[in-house]
Amino acid sequence: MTGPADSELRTGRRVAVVLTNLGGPEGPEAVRPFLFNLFNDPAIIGLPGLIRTPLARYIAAKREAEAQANYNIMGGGSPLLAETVKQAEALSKILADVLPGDEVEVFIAMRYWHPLTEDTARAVADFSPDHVVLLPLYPQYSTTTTASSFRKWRELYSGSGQIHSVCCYPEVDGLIEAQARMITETLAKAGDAPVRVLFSAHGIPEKLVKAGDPYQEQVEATVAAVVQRLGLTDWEICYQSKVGPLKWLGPSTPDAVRKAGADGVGALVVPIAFVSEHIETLVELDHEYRELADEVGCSPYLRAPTVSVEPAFIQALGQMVLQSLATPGVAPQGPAMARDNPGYREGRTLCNCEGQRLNRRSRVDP
Ligand SMILES: C=CC1=C(C)c2cc3[nH]c(cc4nc(cc5[nH]c(cc1n2)c(C)c5CCC(=O)O)C(CCC(=O)O)=C4C)c(C)c3C=C
Ligand SMILES: [Fe+2]
Ligand SMILES: [Fe+2]
Repeated sequence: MTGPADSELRTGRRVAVVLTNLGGPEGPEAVRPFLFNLFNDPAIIGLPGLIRTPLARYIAAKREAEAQANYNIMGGGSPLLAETVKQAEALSKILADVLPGDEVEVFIAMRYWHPLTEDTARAVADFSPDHVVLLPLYPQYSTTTTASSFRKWRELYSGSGQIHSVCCYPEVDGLIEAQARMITETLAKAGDAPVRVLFSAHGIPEKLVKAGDPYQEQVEATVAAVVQRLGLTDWEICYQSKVGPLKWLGPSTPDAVRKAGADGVGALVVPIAFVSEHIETLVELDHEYRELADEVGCSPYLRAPTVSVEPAFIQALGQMVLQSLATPGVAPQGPAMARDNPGYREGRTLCNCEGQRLNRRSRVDP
């Protein structure tokens, strides 16, 4: 990766890089409180707290047994933290090389389970940083993920340092290269059989997109870049993991698998909005949809691994940290930091990158 320009090589800075992610329960007893935290987030259920909190308690209790059964397939808990730690370690190594004069530490802040944002905010404050870089492990920006994590950080962090944030990176080269590699390696297993590439993203309710959430547009941008790089001809975007009664983005991944079966082709499912393995890949894609594929005669059924610690992807993360540090940050709890995404509030398809249109190549927030 490209190192910093001489002018950027300021030494002696204390830099905290905060990887934000969703979090997952480490064991069966953590499933219900994890689900409660998730459904009690106003970014997930947009109702006033007086209604949302009891509703979240009810939904968490109702989903508990089914969710525990799914987590049991992975040994009882989520591998998401362990996966994120691996990514943090890989990023640390790269940053030590490219910022040799600075003291850089990579932290993890999970939105719904440990290490929770409040604990990480304290640990980062104890580190007394000059700069904090918020780096979501979500390539595509959504009000339900990145905006929610940023908002929580803003509420809870009261330590030192300028705050920089990377809002999204749907088309960043290292991500596309890593995704393309995962697909190529998996496609090789299909031999001569015709296979449709199904780009499967976690869904969100359609009404959020109508209100300006740029997630769908950014998922499409990632897919377009991968399709172009590989010259794919038979492919489709679909959305998985629907929860609740609202209409979500479609087509659903199960419907796309059924269609592939009906069309007499196999499927290579690519988790396009996840960068590490967890319940939605290891259970939903590898178990539930594989069974469905067997039932509907969609064969072969293959799944590309997530980009995880692929060097191209981790280098892209490192590059975005550098770019982010090279632009002025804002004071903690300053008004400019992802303040509820102005484009979203106004119902326009903008992210909060200085109010610019979304079709820029890489989007790194100041
Ligand atoms: C791109 C990433 C994600 C988006 C967008 C997202 C939106 C979203 N999620 C739910 C509800 C659930 N998500 C659950 C697990 C889960 N979700 C993501 C990522 C995104 N979610 C990840 C990485 C995980 C896995 C965590 C793990 O433990 O490994 C769950 C829990 C599992 C289950 O019970 O099915 C729920 C519930 C909503 C409602 C939503 C948008 C409105
Ligand atoms: Fe989710
Ligand atoms: Fe942005």
